Amino acid sequence: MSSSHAPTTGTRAHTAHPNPLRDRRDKRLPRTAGPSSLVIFRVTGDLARKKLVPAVYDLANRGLLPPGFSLVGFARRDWSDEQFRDMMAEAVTAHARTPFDEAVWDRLVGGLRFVSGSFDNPEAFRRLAGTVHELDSERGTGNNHAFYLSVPPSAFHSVIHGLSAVGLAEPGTDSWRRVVIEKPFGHDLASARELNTVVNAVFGEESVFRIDHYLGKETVQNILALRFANQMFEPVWNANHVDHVQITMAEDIGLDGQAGYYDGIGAARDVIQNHLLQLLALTAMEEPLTFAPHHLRAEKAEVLGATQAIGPFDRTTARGRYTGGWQGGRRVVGLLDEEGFAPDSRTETYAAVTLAVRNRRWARVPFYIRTGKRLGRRDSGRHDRGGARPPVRARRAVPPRRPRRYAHPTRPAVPDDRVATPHDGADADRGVAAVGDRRGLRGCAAWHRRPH
Ligand SMILES: NC(=O)C1=CN([C@@H]2O[C@H](COP(=O)(O)OP(=O)(O)OC[C@H]3O[C@@H](n4cnc5c(N)ncnc54)[C@H](OP(=O)(O)O)[C@@H]3O)[C@@H](O)[C@H]2O)C=CC1
Ligand SMILES: O=C1O[C@H](COP(=O)(O)O)[C@@H](O)[C@H](O)[C@H]1O
Repeated sequence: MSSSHAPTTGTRAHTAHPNPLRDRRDKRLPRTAGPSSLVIFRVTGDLARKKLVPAVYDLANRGLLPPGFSLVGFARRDWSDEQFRDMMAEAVTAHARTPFDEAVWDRLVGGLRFVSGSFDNPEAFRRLAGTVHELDSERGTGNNHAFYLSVPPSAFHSVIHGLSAVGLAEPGTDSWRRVVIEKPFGHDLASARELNTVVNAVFGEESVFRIDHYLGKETVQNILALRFANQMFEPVWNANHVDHVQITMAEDIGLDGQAGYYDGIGAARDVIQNHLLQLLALTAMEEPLTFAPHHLRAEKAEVLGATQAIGPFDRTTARGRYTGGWQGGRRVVGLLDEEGFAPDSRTETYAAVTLAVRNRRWARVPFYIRTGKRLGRRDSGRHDRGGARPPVRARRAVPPRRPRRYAHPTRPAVPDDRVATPHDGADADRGVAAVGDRRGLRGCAAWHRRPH
């Protein structure tokens, strides 16, 4: 073959004929993560057991993790790797979304490690560093490690400091270190800024992932599609046609072992200031220039900047907590009797606020935001109610006789779980829209998305 017919290689070929399969923006093909490990702090907690560990298994089951992937659990109890494996097995059996596969499980088990210690113990972090380096040589994790801080904000500082002190925050030249931080990110603006300073002193901003798992839910992502890829709603998505908006996150579960984190935090800080305000932002914001993160963020910041709490607060807000009783044929205890809860705790498990978005689109439209645990049923949704001004209901924007409308998840995390979520007029009249966690959408949160 003469040189003029030789296949083009290297940079020139790359720029002249870019390979579409290598385009990071193309989400159609599953992309397996590169060699890496994940370290979960407070791995014995509610979040890790119910969501993180099962999500790791689901990713492995879908072939999205590299062969040598390793998972390190860090917590105070004095467990062996085997005890950690048993806890993993229990969590996976109870909460994974994909069927159990012996071969996948065996592969995963080979990379499970447990490190025991408290967050303020330098020796525990030295052992963690030792374990992580061993994984690099035994499992080929390539010096790429992600640290998941499934811990309350009061513990961020100790964990970040512990990682930095043993050199775990420093990547090599061709490797990375990442940190995933759970909410609530502080308890007010000043403490959030302080946390940012603490985190960014150790990890560069591009290595920090502040997670809000509601944003990963298909139904939440579909709000964008519903609003901006759809000519049907835009003309009526404003104060002329919408009387009020209700955003409700109702849970039927109680604290369920979450007391250690929840006491002193409460419903408003647990979910209103993050999940539900994100839903408000997606519902009320203007169309972003593109769906690039910085454009989305700019529009969200704009609308949240125009959002204010409406008083008088004794009439527009509510707080409460559940007491003992019966639920679904089962006797359940009240909050103050939950294990680990201080008997004189003033923490709320129900919170409701009324907000206003001070711009022309939403002038005089109240946004009612509420959440609670141990409520009658589990439901999450947004209900935009058309009404008085002028007397045309938003739902009349579609043909009369209340046809059923369906929002199809754009790309369910698990294809078999493709379901339609009916936006049923009857449901809406009861004040809770059916856009929430129907079977198959539950748990399709950020944790189940493929790693990059
Ligand atoms: N639970 C959920 O559904 C969700 C939780 N989150 C976030 O995840 C984070 C963790 O929440 P969650 O898992 O619910 O918390 P939990 O209250 O369930 O954590 C309990 C675990 O923390 C450890 N622990 C308890 N007290 C202390 C202490 N003083 N110091 C160190 N460790 C302690 C114990 O483990 P051991 O004794 O073994 O060390 C225990 O198993 C929070 O930031 C929360 O906002 C986010 C989304 C959903
Ligand atoms: O962030 C949180 O969310 C869970 C509910 O999440 P979901 O995906 O199951 O709807 C809530 O129970 C927990 O208190 C809170 O921290």
